Amino acid sequence: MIPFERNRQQTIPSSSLKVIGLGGAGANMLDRAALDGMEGAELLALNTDMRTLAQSVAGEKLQLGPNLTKGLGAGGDPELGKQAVLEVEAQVRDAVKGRSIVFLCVGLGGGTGSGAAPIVTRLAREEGAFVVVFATMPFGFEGQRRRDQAETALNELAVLSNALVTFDNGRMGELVLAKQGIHEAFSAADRMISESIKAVTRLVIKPGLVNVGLDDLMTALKTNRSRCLFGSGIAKGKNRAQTALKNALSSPLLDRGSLLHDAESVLVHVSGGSEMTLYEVELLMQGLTKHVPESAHILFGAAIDEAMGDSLSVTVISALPENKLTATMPGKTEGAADSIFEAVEDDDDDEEVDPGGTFVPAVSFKKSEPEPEVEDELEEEPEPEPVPEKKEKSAPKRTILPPRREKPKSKPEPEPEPEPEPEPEPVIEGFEEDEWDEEEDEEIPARGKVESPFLDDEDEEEDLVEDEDSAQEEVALKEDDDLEDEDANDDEDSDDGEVVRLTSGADKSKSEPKADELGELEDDDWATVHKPKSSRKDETGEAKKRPSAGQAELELDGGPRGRFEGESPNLVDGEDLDVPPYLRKRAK
Ligand SMILES: Nc1nc2c(ncn2[C@@H]2O[C@H](COP(=O)(O)OP(=O)(O)OP(=O)(O)O)[C@@H](O)[C@H]2O)c(=O)[nH]1
Repeated sequence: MIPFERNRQQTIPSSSLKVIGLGGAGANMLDRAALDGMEGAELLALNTDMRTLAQSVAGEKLQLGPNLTKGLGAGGDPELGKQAVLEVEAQVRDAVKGRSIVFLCVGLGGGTGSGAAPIVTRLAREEGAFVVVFATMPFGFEGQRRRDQAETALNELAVLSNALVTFDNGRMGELVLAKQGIHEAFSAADRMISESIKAVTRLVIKPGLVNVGLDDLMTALKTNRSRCLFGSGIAKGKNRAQTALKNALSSPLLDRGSLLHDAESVLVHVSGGSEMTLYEVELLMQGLTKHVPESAHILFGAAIDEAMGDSLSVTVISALPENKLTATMPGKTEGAADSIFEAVEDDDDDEEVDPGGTFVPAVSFKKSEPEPEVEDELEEEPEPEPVPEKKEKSAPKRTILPPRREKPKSKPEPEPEPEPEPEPEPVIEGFEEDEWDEEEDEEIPARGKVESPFLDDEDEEEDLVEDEDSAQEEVALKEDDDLEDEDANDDEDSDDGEVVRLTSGADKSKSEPKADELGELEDDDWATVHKPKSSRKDETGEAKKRPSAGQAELELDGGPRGRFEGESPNLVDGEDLDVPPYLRKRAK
């Protein structure tokens, strides 16, 4: 049995906790914590940038440097950030007055956060609060200037704060979201920070069987210029205690437990429903002690939380001086998290609820050293990532298919054309026959070039053009049919079956009569034939006789207007078009 110190300290009422988001990054972290259900704590956003401030979900907002920056940010200048907070020093003091604990979330490297964080920390401390700072360090690509500004602020915070929890954005992006964008990296960082804030809040606020006090927290986190080691895991099932610890140690911030080998003090908090047993806690602690030196000071807390149901969570917090972080021995890490369960048979009933605490330490691993197995652990996480596959799968749905070439059944075929070669249906990989109908609903350009992956060769494209032409021809035929219907009533000659179809114009090679077929028809004759339907009627509304193939044998005997003699003249620009052109020309 491992002897644990029983700490009789009272926990802090939630009303005395204030979480502050400072600057742009701080506001995002705060929003994340609020959206994740940060219970019981007051949320305060501090920023020079009014636009960002207005968007924050925090219940309380305070503009820094209203006269100095006039609602704009500090432009990356920490001195401006510092002066901006001093301008509203009294309000900041008021906001933190009477709070036992203040969590300050800030992204270091910019102007507002780097300049104002040390001042806010000092003011909160002077007002009697215990201040835990959650700070991010900038990405490498943000440049040396930002890195230097962040380092300067970090050094000040290490002295001024009660506890400092540092996250390295660069490391986080590298390990967690190497393939994703900066926004995703930031939001992942915010999620992690939000998780750690919640875990620490759980530690110090929830009343427990064995309480953890602020001084425990400070002991666990405070060393001169140190980085936080943090891991949190939750599990359900038969071996939930071991699984929860395994999840917590899988946190990159703990480097699979290896970073605990040099820890001087470690804070462990276990939380579960009323079913949590002492045996489970003991097993868990036995596992943990394999990773900490015998001389380490273990601070233990446990709480029954009915809201946990049948889940059990464990939070491990420690701190390591920076000089020890770089000297980490990866050899020690291999299988470290797994080894603690050697004696415990894994059970399929175990359900990993939420690995939690996937925090990335500000640890500079030596390049020559193999990466610790953090990535393996991450691979085990049930993050469904194969997004591209999904896209590929759905791609055929977006394919525009050529329209079906069905001719309207009700329309008679205009002219018997030679039977076209039966065209094979396009074969589409991964596309079922019955999907055609669905696809037909998609918008398909009726005219113009059809960009279809299935029209690779010229023949097929020609086919399509032909289809278009035949569609146009059909329209023309319909017009002619209509005209014929009209003509049928008042023109006995209309059924002579010799009407030359000239209105299509779409496929002249097929439907235009050749010159020798038309005999002496000249331009003006074409004009007559092409006249719109409406103009084919004279003023009395009588339909004009339509030219027929017989025009090639037009009888001119009996008068200058031939067979049109005695009919109403068909006048265009003063010329009677029913008079043969050569006669009209002669008359001129
Ligand atoms: N985790 C996290 N880090 C961020 C985010 N946005 C920015 N950062 C980091 O935080 C640093 C400071 O950025 P901001 O907080 O926007 O800057 P600021 O403190 O408001 O300062 P000014 O913009 O100069 O007024 C950046 O250099 C980034 O490394 C974010 O949304 N999440």
